Amino acid sequence: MKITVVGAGAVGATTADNIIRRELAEEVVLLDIKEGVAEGKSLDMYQTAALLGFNTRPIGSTNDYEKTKGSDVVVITSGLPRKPGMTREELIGINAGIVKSVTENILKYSPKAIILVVSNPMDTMTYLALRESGIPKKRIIGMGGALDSARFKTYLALEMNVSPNDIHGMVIGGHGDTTMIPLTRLATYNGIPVSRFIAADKLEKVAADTMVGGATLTKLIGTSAWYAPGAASAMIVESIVRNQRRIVPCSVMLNGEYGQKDICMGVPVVIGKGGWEKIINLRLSDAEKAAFAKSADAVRSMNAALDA
Ligand SMILES: NC(=O)c1ccc[n+]([C@@H]2O[C@H](COP(=O)([O-])OP(=O)(O)OC[C@H]3O[C@@H](n4cnc5c(N)ncnc54)[C@H](O)[C@@H]3O)[C@@H](O)[C@H]2O)c1
Ligand SMILES: O=C(O)C[C@H](O)C(=O)O
Repeated sequence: MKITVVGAGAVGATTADNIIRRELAEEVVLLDIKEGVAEGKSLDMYQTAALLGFNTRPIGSTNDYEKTKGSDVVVITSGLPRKPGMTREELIGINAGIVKSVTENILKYSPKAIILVVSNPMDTMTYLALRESGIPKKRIIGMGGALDSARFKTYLALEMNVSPNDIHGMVIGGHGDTTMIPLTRLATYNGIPVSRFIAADKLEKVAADTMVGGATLTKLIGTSAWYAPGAASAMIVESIVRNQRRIVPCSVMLNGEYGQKDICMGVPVVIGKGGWEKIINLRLSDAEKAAFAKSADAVRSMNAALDA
């Protein structure tokens, strides 16, 4: 098994680090355009092997795609992160060009790879990667809902003063400050609806905090987050390479599911060795359906900006 992570910045390096520590592949290639950075970070990571006991070999590359040849899974994190006060959508101009060229280069050397898109605005970048590559849709997955759901569970756990590991919940829709949909109605504390433990106004605040989870961190840090994004990306990679068939909300191409077509958006999917294997069709309430349709309108207008 060989995995490539494109972009050796905050998210790419953290993703690679999580993948390596979990020994998800024999080789992990980290590639960046900045001279020496991927090589340096890979060597730094490899020097933790003698301390942590893993056997995966990280390999750095300054824009040499030959080194990525034969990758089974590729994670694309290359691109600008937002600064405080910006939306993810404002990154489209520069990141679209980066994601397009990276996807082309990757597929030249790894035509069978499953691609996980992380760069923002993620739903549109996933759509772009799929449209430009023309590879089977099940091999292109956008990472957003896994992270948003982790934030949702964390805020629920903090509100309830319980372990996040006992909370189950999902965020679907677009990966945007106003487009994501935390499914409060379906969230549980080990199977018990969280509404039994949290008052309605508090639950609404948890949902609102989840939606601006990325913006909150960007304001605090000065750039966007990487620990949870890296862990979320590695979790999806693990479900692919170990064929765990976990249900994870991911941005995938919809063809009538959830009432939408020709759009990549976050819905629960089964993730296994073929990529996303099937979409789980949740029975949404009327309000949730309306929120999903509104979210789709926003994502669709962002996709239209690709051709503007
Ligand atoms: N989907 C999500 O949930 C999620 C979460 C966090 C961050 N992100 C996004 O991920 C992206 C990366 O964030 P970051 O914090 O790691 O940024 P960063 O600036 O730390 O790293 C980005 C890296 O990409 C590299 N890069 C730029 N163009 C490249 C190219 N053509 N080929 C190879 N490498 C190239 C840069 O040199 C840099 O090292 C941003 O777009 C950010 O918004 C998405
Ligand atoms: O918030 C961002 O811009 C980065 C990422 O999408 C996140 O949710 O952390």
